Amino acid sequence: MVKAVVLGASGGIGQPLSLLLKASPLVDELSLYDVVNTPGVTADLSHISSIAKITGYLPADDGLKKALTGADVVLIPAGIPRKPGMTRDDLFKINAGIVRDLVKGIAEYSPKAFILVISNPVNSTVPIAAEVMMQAGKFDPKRLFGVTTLDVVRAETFVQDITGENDPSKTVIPVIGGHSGETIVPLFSLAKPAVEIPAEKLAPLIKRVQFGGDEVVEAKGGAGSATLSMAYAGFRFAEKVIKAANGEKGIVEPTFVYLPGVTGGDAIAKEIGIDYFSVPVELGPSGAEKATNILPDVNDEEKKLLEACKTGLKGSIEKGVEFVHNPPPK
Ligand SMILES: NC(=O)C1=CN([C@@H]2O[C@H](COP(=O)(O)OP(=O)(O)OC[C@H]3O[C@@H](n4cnc5c(N)ncnc54)[C@H](O)[C@@H]3O)[C@@H](O)[C@H]2O)C=CC1
Ligand SMILES: O=C([O-])CC(=O)C(=O)O
Repeated sequence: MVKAVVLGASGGIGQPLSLLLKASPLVDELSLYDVVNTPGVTADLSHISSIAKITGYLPADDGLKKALTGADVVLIPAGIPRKPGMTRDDLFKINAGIVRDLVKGIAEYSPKAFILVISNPVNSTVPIAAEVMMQAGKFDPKRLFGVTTLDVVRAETFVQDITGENDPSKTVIPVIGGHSGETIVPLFSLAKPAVEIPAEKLAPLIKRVQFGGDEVVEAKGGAGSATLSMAYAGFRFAEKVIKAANGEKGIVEPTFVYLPGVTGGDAIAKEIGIDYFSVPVELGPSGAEKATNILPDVNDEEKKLLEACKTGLKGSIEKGVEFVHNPPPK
């Protein structure tokens, strides 16, 4: 029996993500939570003739507690999205507190659940979630994931323009680092099967993956950021977490984790001098079972990308940790 919960379920990501979860045969129970509109979204999805039993809650009457109790997987797309001209870090002021408070609820009502953080800035919200769980004495690093799957999905899609591959999802491209601009490091040299990318096309391709989010923000012209592709990516990652928890072997996916707490991750953290980083992680019944160190395999150009990534990432992580320990006055 798998219970999935979406916090922020009425939003641009929350609704299509909830739809995909409702339709999935892997989900037996689905609980939706948001500060607005959950009754309507829940009523609508409840007419779908899939197996998942659905419930929806608002904050009143212990809604968060009711949504989270018994949860196996909690996805968090709650928070405001970007508008043109904003960086993901501009969302910190509002989203940091939203994620902190929701994770406090998880620590209390479903501390053993897998936590999948989508809310931006992921580079800070994941450290916030970790610190909240640590303060509650409930932190299990294997169960906390920053969802960076959209970067992987974009890399697969954009490289297809060059390779012409029929099914883009057949090419596995590791994307490591963080989830914003230059902290996103796609490793096309390690694609499997190998891809031939003409030299003049490589830099624009890397840039497009790094700034794919901006492409959507600009196109939506003030109406938000990626929602449908993010719902696809979030569902794809959640499905892998659930399948691995059910015992399926050999599932590896990049995700932003607290490296010192994952087998094999400590050595990577020491090598890069950063504790939170997205690397390909083998998933299993206990969550993030093993971090893969692909750093020795990256080429010289990719090493330069990694240096830029580290510089940007460090500050965002520290900002998240600091927010939990010294919250700004209200
Ligand atoms: N990790 C990733 O790759 C991506 C992350 N995102 C991020 O996901 C977040 C959500 O984006 P959208 O769905 O487009 O935004 P949205 O504004 O359409 O939806 C957000 C939802 O969160 C709800 N919410 C706000 N405060 C809440 C609280 N305290 N508890 C529960 N729900 C709450 C709102 O009522 C709203 O329904 C943004 O921070 C965005 O930047 C977006 C795309 C990709
Ligand atoms: O760009 C944004 O703000 C939303 C996001 O994280 C993405 O699309 O990758």
